[in-house]
Amino acid sequence: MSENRSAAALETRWQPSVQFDILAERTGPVSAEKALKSQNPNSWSFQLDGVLHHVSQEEVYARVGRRAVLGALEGYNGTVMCFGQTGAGKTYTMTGSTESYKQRGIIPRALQEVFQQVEKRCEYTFSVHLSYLEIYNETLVDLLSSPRGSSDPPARGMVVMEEPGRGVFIRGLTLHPVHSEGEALNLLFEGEMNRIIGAHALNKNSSRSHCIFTVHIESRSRTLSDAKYVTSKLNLVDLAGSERLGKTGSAGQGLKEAMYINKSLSFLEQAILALADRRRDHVPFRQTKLTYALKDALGGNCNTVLVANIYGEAAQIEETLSTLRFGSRMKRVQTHPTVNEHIDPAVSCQALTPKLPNILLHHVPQAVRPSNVYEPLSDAQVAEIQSQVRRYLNGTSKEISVRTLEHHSRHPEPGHAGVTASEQRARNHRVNRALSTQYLVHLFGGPQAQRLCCFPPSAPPPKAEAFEAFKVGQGGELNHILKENKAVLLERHARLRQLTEEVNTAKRKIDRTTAAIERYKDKRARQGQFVSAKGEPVLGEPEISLVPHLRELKAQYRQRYEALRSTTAEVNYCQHLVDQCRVRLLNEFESWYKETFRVPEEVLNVPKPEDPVQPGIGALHKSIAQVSWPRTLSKQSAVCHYYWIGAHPAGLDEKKLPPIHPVA
Ligand SMILES: Nc1ncnc2c1ncn2[C@@H]1O[C@H](COP(=O)(O)OP(=O)(O)OP(=O)(O)O)[C@@H](O)[C@H]1O
Repeated sequence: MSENRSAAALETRWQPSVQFDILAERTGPVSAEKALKSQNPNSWSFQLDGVLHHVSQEEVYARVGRRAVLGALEGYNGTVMCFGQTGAGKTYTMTGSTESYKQRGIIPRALQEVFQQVEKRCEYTFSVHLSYLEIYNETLVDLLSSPRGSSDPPARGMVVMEEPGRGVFIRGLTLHPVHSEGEALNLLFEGEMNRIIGAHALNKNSSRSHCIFTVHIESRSRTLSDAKYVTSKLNLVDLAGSERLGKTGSAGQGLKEAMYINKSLSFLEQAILALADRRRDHVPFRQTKLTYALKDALGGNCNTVLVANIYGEAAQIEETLSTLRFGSRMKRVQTHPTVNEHIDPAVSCQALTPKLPNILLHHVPQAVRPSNVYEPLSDAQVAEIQSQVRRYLNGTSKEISVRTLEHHSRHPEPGHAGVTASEQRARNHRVNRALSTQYLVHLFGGPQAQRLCCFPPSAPPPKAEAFEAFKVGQGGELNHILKENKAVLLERHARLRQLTEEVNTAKRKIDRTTAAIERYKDKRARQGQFVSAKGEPVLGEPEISLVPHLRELKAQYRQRYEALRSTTAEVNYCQHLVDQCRVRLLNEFESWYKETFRVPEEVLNVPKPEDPVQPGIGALHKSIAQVSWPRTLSKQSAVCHYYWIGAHPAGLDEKKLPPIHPVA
């Protein structure tokens, strides 16, 4: 972590506390914050479970995320939640930086761990689904479903619900099946991209919303053919900035956003206060979508970790204290993690069918069945018996009795919500969005390096050419970083090819050596040579040297394969950074273009004949042109470095490029 930001981790259950002291040196006038008027107004103490200061992202994950992830694989619900003022590093902690693979955050690391564990735990079958929910101004947005980049309103009909045995869930939120880390990362990136694009389409600031990325896990034993299976949800939550209204100085849309955020976070705080107070029997979870959606995470059967992101700067002391106060309240809340175990009714009935006659013999009173002769059962009897068997199996009934034969309809034990019928639609959207990104690259990546001075000063230059100028002027640093990072990506690609080659070579050697050993064994067996007392062929001289060689080859293969896997993940991740950068660079350019040339919207939206707009992309061009990049974000982007992988136009002489004269 950087010097001036810390993440104070608070877990509701797991660790003994440590003391976190703040010593603040006031530089300016003392503010009106009442709580600061304690005995020593420059010193405050908070009980926390740990302080993450000057630590790598890897350590943050190890200390904050790993246990929740491993717990989720065992069937415990888990939640890791980042809370704190804007810019304190919540997104950095949760998703990571766009700069490098090393600085990836908790979510990508959690996905990596989940799939590594799934591969290791071969005695279980796992099914993993992902969902990505955004709560913006009390509206639920499915970041993996509704098409972004369009001005369409967000998908409606999603609602937070609760069912006994299933807990809280979002009806209408799409769950996407994933089978590998790569697939999972692609969905994460897609969701992030939608968050950014959606932010512009709705003219909102993407950091002014709450985001809940959820990994839904179901596991069943391969070895035991019983009907039990476990499910869990791992929520990775990036909350909106917690600073107070007065401080943000917001107006208009910003004020509305701030009011919604304030409302949801203050209800979050109220819910936490109520939970921590044993005398309160009502907790106001349903007051806002956020508290309702997080109900299980806050007071239910969940392993919950709160990361309080703070600035270690005196100037931010008020917000820091308020964040830490929230954290210490949260620490008082007790959750009761339990494994979410279910019985699969289909499997239990299937497994029991052959045993049913015996169960009936043992449990059905004679009065009901006077003889041991089995007559065909009526449909009602079959339904009743099945229902009783289920109850017997899941422990809610100790006896199986068929005295009462009323039909009890019973819903199957809830596990994962299945993937909805809109999965295919969502897939199509994904494809469309991927194509849109490609189009954007075409739109601005062509060889249009003409001079801007050939346009009359009163008319804005064509965008394509302005973009080239932007890349060597204001966006020059990004271009430079691009070149460096492109080189990194190319180098990783080359390494990937080399590793693939090595893995394949190792595999071929293993196959050849195994075949040679088999040939020797067969030969000896046919000749009846070297047969042990038990009749098994004994190894001869050539095999004795080949067997350790084979072992060595297998070790080499495993080692190369591991390297291949992690390089593949790295390449995928870098590719994502590139894609994300494409969109951000365009957004920054749009903002710069608007500010530099101050073009009226009507003019801006009229495509110029010179613009290399391709058939079919007019609509996209327009929606991007209307985007206005929020000022707070452009500040952020000054800190971030992004990648741009489009080809630099050949022959562009950067030094000779004329300056751009803003239109008054
Ligand atoms: N520990 C850190 N080390 C290095 N850079 C950091 C760290 N924390 C945050 N940053 C950088 O600071 C900037 C703001 O961080 P980030 O976007 O994560 O804040 P945030 O709390 O999510 O803000 P918001 O509430 O507006 O979403 C980003 O550019 C991020 O990369």
